[in-house]
Amino acid sequence: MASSEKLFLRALKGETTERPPIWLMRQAGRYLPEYMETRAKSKNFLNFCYSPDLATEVTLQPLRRYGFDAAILFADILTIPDALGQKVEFIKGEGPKLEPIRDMDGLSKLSLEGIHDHLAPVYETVSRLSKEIPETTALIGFAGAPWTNATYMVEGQGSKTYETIRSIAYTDPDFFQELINLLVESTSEYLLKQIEAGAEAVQLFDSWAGVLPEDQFDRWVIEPNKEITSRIKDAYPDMPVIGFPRGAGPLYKKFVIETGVDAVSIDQTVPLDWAVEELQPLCTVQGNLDNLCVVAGGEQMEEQVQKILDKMTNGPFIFNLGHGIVPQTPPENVGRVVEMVQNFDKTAI
Ligand SMILES: Cc1c2[nH]c(c1CCC(=O)O)Cc1[nH]c(c(CCC(=O)O)c1C)Cc1[nH]c(c(CCC(=O)O)c1C)Cc1[nH]c(c(C)c1CCC(=O)O)C2
Repeated sequence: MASSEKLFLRALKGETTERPPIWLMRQAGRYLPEYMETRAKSKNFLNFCYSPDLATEVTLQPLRRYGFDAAILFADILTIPDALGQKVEFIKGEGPKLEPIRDMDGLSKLSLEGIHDHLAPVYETVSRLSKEIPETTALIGFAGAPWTNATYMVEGQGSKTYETIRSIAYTDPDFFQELINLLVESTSEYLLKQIEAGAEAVQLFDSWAGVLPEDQFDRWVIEPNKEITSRIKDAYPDMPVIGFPRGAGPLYKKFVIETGVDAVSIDQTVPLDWAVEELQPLCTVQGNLDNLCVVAGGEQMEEQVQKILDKMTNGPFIFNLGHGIVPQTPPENVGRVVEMVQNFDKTAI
């Protein structure tokens, strides 16, 4: 079957499909016992990401269990700071810890040289997956968008308020622009290599886009996403790019218009009627079931899934969550969501 016939890719190209394709952010992960078993084989999370055998296996696990319409490469957004030479660690129960970079001196220690040697195991995983996934399943490559990666690089860890990075973006914009430029360069190259290895679409995760006022959003979210999208399109004009400026609110629309992405992933706070009117005429929409509703399950969850299906399927749409699956999610609830979406018949409404 030609890859252009895969349901997920048809939806990304702007087709209103007979039912929406479905995949879920963080579909591989700690809510699955088989993931925990494979994960136990490597102490260090980044080494786990750099082991093509293990990364391929955990990418395939949710496909075997649920038959998702797309697979997402198993890796992490922080492979980029790691490849650039920043010290990155994942501490159990605490999340990522990095040696913060807050000035030109810190930035001078990072380098693009050798990033592809460092990231070669990720490209190897993509290449194996492109041979191993089912014929009807599409393969998604991904990277963190520059602003979101910069939040970890500057703060040194996850944050609730992002006060350090937001201050530095005002007090030392020259340094901050240099850091973003380095991330635009490395992220574009990283995604181009994933595409060369067999990725059929790419998603840029800008998980912390929602903390910025409009002018800063333009400069640190829209501009970098736009530049990366255009570099991908220069090399591969038909390659679909999915943007995810999580929490962008009304700025989602400007993001879509200015970056030129083919699809936008919306978080759970975006009203469906607004997405239908303002976003779907511009591009494919992906989202936006509340991840915590899948933890709860039952009737409430089914009502939400049905509502999304009823409202969003008159235009190009990909079913997903508003943010990644959390570890406490019962796997059977995910199964129910997939079943409802895959059995949905638009003509039966
Ligand atoms: C911000 C961000 C990160 N990583 C990612 C983002 C953007 C999306 C989002 O906002 O959730 C993206 C990501 N991380 C992971 C994937 C793999 C593919 C998939 O979605 O299945 C993807 C696409 C695996 C992972 N990345 C991580 C895990 C858990 C690590 C483990 O197994 O111990 C997985 C499966 C670790 C990680 N990685 C990151 C954090 C903050 C953490 C710790 C918190 C946590 O543990 O959930 C950074």
